[in-house]
Amino acid sequence: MAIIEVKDLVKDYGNFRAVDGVSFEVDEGEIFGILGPNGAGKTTTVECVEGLRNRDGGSVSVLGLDPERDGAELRQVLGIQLQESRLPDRLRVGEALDLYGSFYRERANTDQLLEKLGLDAKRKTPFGKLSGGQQQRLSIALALVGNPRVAVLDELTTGLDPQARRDTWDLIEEVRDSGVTIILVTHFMDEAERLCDRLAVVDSGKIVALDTPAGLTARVSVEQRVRFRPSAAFPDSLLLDLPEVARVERSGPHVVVTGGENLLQAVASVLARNQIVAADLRVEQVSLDDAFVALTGKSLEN
Ligand SMILES: Nc1ncnc2c1ncn2[C@@H]1O[C@H](COP(=O)(O)OP(=O)(O)OP(=O)(O)O)[C@@H](O)[C@H]1O
Repeated sequence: MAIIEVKDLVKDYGNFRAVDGVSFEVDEGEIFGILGPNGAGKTTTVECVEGLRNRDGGSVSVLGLDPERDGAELRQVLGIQLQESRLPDRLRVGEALDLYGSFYRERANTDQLLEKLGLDAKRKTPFGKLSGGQQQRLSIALALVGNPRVAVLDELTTGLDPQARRDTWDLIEEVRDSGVTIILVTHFMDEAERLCDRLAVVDSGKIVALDTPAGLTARVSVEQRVRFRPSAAFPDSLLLDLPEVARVERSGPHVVVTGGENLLQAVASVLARNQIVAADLRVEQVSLDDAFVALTGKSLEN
């Protein structure tokens, strides 16, 4: 059942339209991702959902509440992790949690929360003395301190090292499993692929695709790629003559062959017939990254 409904959302900054007719629904218990390059309108969209910005058009409903009309009620059930949230440098971790907790009728168990986020030894540490990663984890704790039914996490793992990112992903899955519905704003493909049940790909204020990560990947042509290191030289035409092969590229000692269905069998048999051994043979899958480029014409890495 959808507990968040966004319909034809429009937001202008002066005469610049940052969000241009965005519609989506989020089901209860889902991790819903909003993925897109910088400036796509992701943060503006979720700020309208949170009631932090007034929209210029369309409608938004979160648990039956309108963020503009029912802001006070909504804040009781919504947890928000702000992008680059700053706290006063001298505010201690424990004090920050108590302060934010005081805004809510219901509160999470702060000891458990700090332990899960690896901050239990930092309870007395002032915000200004925390590392970037610890500050980031505190911002997640603050989003969860009110036992929210819906949490909006913006750039969840920016600035975290690889291990801390994986720990954070595990934590978010636990939070989802405890019944919290999550909107995750990200420009990290691996994060979206790992965590999100469904994803809206946003570009220039519009949703260009909305699907599961696997569904998005499957939309991109059924292209396959085979990469290997040949034991002997051979001309490209040997492979290009095969109907299954579309392209042959050389990358150092490696040959990368792109083509359609049954590519691997076709390449392997022609190489075998010519007594060429294919070392380090790998079949590369189309990734969410490829799907994103196909959908938006842009790479998220830029
Ligand atoms: N307060 C503002 N006044 C004017 N323009 C703004 C304002 N906030 C955002 N914008 C512009 O609106 C567009 C969308 O910004 P938004 O922050 O929603 O994008 P985003 O997808 O979240 O990007 P990022 O990943 O960089 O945060 C951008 O072009 C941005 O420059």
